[in-house]
This record gives sequence, C-alpha cells and structure tokens, in this order.
Amino acid sequence: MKWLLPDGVARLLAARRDIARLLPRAGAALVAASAVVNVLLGLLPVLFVVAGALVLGRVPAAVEGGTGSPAFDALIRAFVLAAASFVGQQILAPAQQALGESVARRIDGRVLDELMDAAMSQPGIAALEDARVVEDLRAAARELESGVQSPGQAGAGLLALGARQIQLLGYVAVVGFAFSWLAAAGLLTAVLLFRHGHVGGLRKYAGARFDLGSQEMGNDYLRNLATSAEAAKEIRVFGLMRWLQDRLHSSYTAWLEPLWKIRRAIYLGPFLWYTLWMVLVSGAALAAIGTGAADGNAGQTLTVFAMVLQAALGALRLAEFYPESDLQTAIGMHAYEAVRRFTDHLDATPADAAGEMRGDEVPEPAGVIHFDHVTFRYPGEDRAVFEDLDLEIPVGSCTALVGLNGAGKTTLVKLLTRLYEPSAGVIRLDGVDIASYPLEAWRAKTAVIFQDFARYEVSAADNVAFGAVHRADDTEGVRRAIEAVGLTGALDALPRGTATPLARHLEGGAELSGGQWQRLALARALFALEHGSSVLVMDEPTASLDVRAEAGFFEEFTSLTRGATTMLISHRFSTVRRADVIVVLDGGRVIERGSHEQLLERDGRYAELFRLQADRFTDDDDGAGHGVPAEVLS
Ligand SMILES: Nc1ncnc2c1ncn2[C@@H]1O[C@H](COP(=O)(O)OP(=O)(O)OP(=O)(O)O)[C@@H](O)[C@H]1O
Repeated sequence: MKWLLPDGVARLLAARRDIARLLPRAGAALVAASAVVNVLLGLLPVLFVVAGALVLGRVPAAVEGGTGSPAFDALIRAFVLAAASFVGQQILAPAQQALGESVARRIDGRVLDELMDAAMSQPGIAALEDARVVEDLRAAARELESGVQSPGQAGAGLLALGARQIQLLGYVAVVGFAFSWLAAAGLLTAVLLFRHGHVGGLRKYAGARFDLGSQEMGNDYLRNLATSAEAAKEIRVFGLMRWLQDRLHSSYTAWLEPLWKIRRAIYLGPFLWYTLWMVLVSGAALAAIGTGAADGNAGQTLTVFAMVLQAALGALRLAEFYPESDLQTAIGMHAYEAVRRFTDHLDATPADAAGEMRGDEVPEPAGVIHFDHVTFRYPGEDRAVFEDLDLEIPVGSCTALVGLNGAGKTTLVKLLTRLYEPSAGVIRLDGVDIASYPLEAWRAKTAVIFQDFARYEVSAADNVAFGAVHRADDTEGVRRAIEAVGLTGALDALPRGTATPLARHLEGGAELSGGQWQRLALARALFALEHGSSVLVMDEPTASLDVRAEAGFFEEFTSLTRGATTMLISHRFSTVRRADVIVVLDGGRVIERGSHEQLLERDGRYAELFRLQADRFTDDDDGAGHGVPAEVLS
C-alpha cells in the first residue's frame, strides 16, 4: 500500500499515526469525550450553513403565509435548527479547549514518566554520558514540562484537526449534493493543496530547525556561560565579556542565517504557486455557483444559492492556518522523537552480563578483588582504556591507585561499581564474577566518593544519609559520620543545623565551601560503611581539603575505615604514600606495584613522580630538599 502513496503523503500519514498512538496514554474516556466534542464541532458549522440557507429560502413563503401558516412553522423549525447549531458551537468551543488541555497534560505526564523510568532503570551510565543524547533528552524534558510544543499538544492538536477536517468534508458534501460534485472536488483540491503548501512548509521548517540542534546547543551553552554564576568570576577577571558577546553574536547569526534561507525557500515560492491555484479554482467554482443561481427558479435557488455559497466560502476559509492544531502536530512530536532516540539508545546499550546468578546477598569479601584480564573501551570509542588489565586488590587493606591524567583510574572505579561492564575479562570477588551477583546487592557493598561527587540540594543530614538511604532514620549514625569528618561545628552554625537545605535558592538554605562539600561526601561514604558497605573507593578525596585536614586525613580514615577494603585514588603523594599497596597505572596496565618504600627503592615511575612532586617543595625552599614537609619525604 505504501508504494501507492507519494512520499510526502506517506510520511504525513506515518507522523499522524505516531501521534494517534500516543492518545491511549490520556485514557479512553477522556479521548472519547474529546473526540465526540470535536466531531460535533466539525458538524455544527455545516449544519448552521444548511439551516441558515433554509431560513433564508423560507422567508418569502412565510411572509406570504403569515404567522401560524405551515410555511411560517417551517421557517421557525429551520431557525431553531440554525440557532441550536450556533449555540452548540459556542458551548462546545471552550469544552474542546479544556478537554484538549487535559489530553495534552495527561499524555505529557505519561511520556515524562516513561522518560524518567527509562533513565532511572538503566543500571549503567553509558547513555547518560553520551553528550548528544543527554542534550536531546534535556530538550525533550523541557518541552514535556512546559507543554508548549509537546507530544501531548500534538495529540490534542490531532483531535482538533479532526474537527476541521470533518467541517471541510461537510462543506464539500453540501456543495456536491446541492450544486455540483465537480465544483466540490475542485474546492476540496484547492483547499488541500493550499494546506499542503502551508503546513508542509511548517513541518519542513521545524525539521530544519531541529537538524540545526547542535548549533542551537552551542547557543544555549554560550547563553548559559554569560548568565551562570559558575563562569561569572572567570569571565570578569579574564575580561572575556567582549569575546563572549562576539561569540554569542556570531553563533546566533550562524544559526539564524540558514534558517532564514530555508524559510524563504520553503514558504515564498510554494505560497505564490498554491495561492495562484487557489484563486483560479475557487474563482471558477464561485463563478459557476453564481451562474447557476442566475439560471434557476427563484425560491429554490435562493436556498441553494445561499447554502452553496456559504459552504464554498466556509470550505475556502479552511485553507488557512489552524491555530489549535497545525503547530502542535508539526512540531510537538520532535520532543517525543528525542525521547524515542534516547530509549533506542538504551536498547542498543549492551545489557548486563547475564551469567548464572548467585542468590541475593554478596558474601563479605575475604581475600581479593581481581581485575582478571580486563579490557575496556567506552561505547563508540576505538581506543581501549584497559587492555588485558590484571590487577589484584587485597581485601581489608588500603590500595592506592596512581597514574597520570587519563590513565584510567576513574574508569576502574566505574567498572568496579558496574556503571560499565568490561568489554572482555572478568572482575572477581574471591574468585566469583561480580556480575553474577544482583546489581543492587553488589552496589550496596560499595561506597564511593567520586571525583565529581554529587552535591544534593537537600538537607546536610540527608546528604549524609543518602550513603545508606534505607537507614536514613539513623540520625545518630548521621551525626557520628558528620563528627568523624570534622563538620559538626560548621553544620551546627547553619540556621537549621544539619536540617538546613544546602542550596541558597531554597528557603532558609545555605551554601557550603568546596572543602566542606568534600567532607560531607566523605561522611556519606562513612555512613554507607556503617550500614553494610565494605568496599570503599575514594577518588581524589583530599583535593579540596585544607593542608591541616589533608595531613590528618589518612590517620583519621585508617582508624574509621579499619577492616574495610579501601581504594584510594590521588595525585597527592602525601596521601598515597601511607597506603598498604600502591599500584601505578600507565597505558591501561599495571606497571608497578608495592609499598611506598618498595617503589622508591625500585626507582621506577612511582619514584620519578614522587620526586617530581617533592621537588616542588624543595625548589621553593633552599634547594637542598630541606623544605620538604616531613610527612612527604620521611
Ligand atoms: N564517558 C567517556 N567516554 C569516552 N571516553 C572517556 C569517558 N570517560 C573517560 N574517558 C576517557 O578514558 C580515559 C581514562 O579516563 P579516566 O577519567 O578514567 O582517567 P583518570 O586516570 O581518572 O584521569 P584523571 O587523573 O585526570 O582523573 C581518558 O582518555 C578519557 O578521555
């Protein structure tokens, strides 16, 4: 069947079908009510034209027969019909709008739920780390929330379009029955052609605009840069205002110019062409109606003439833009397409390793976590971050990971926490593939402070409790964790103590310093340890700590995390050197492994990096190494 239809029409029908498939999300009763209202709103104007013409045609006989005559009664019946169809339209128009809004809101709500479910049900983060998909998604979520050009509006718009189409067919049928099917066909063709030119152009323009999405993302980025507090300091200090203004201007121009060009090409030519057709066909049809009237018998012709003329004009008026449906059906589905692109992306993301599952519990680690010949490349990347990595992390002690930027330390943590699965090889806990444990149970065993840890805009206490949310009621435990990281004084000084929301834009909210946020993240990990986690991963945990806090960090943490398996990633050798085992990563492999003393003795990469950092202190001092803090060199 598809090959019978021109390409454009097939695409239009497919788009309409996609919108129609969204309608069940609004609920059968609501959609049925809206459909009935729209069908009535399509029929009533046609009925009004027919009844109005009958009134006009019956006036001469009614005047002649006088009140009470059958002709007068017939006039009154036609008048009542005309009045009822007019009043009906006035009553149903607001109902159409209200029902349409409800349909739109329900569809958008359901699609937003589906979007959130899809995003949250992902065990990994591959899709969410794909910048293009995430931008798509943000745009879709924005449309769904604002509900301006949303799939819900497209659904409501489709129902409203039904009213206009029924109206058009009704007028055409009146012209056909009462006058000429040829004239009716001519009118229908003229209206559909004009609509095709106009609405088709709208769709093409919307498509072109979405194709320029990446350019629009660039504009958004620059606009945010200009208005966000985050970049405000640097932009002013480095004098980047002028640069930013120029970039904004050139970026917007580069986006708008192709759009203007497309708009001229899409609208101007076709508009002139379809208008010409419209004028010719409708002129011929109206001339034929006028000529027919001049030839006919008086009473009959008056009715028919009024009916046909009104119907023809009514049909021609329907060649215009429909504000309640055209933009909505043309643009609303783009947000939904973005949602679908996202869910397709999720479907294409490799599923969890589906090996043999082992119970619901992960046993307490007893021996070793083994990255057993692990190879990993990020989705869509050719280069492997790890190639046949073989790394053993002893349970119950502290292992530090050292390596230059980009060596793969954070990626290792993502693999351990199963945010990604290895491309090859296996990660084992005491000989058992960690992928054979239920994901939630495995993650409950791990507590991680990521380098870019989250700063939740909730209370300070909740920020800590999120480490073991099922024990959020353990307020004593939360206090202990806060105490352990030395934050009690700072948090108690806040307006509502640990209940203070940590965002200034929230009522009664406050903001913490970078180092205080980092301590809070540490407290979260400690709280997780207290409630069942036994593998603690800390990625740059001291990056924002002051010197005193950093110096005391290791002692405090070793006593707090005694018995846990700790992985410590840090560029600060004063932190790293106390670890039981230090592993040096380079080129996706382990190149050195040992204690601080063993690695210094070996005089390899670790020793080189350590001395480089130590030299920074000695150069600032007397050049003889005497200025190196004792804790670093000793
Ligand atoms: N989501 C991602 N998609 C593709 N490549 C990535 C992604 N995240 C990291 N990479 C790449 O993987 C490599 C290892 O990055 P990773 O963040 O693990 O290094 P790192 O050792 O933690 O570095 P740093 O010391 O700077 O924190 C880098 O080349 C990085 O560009």
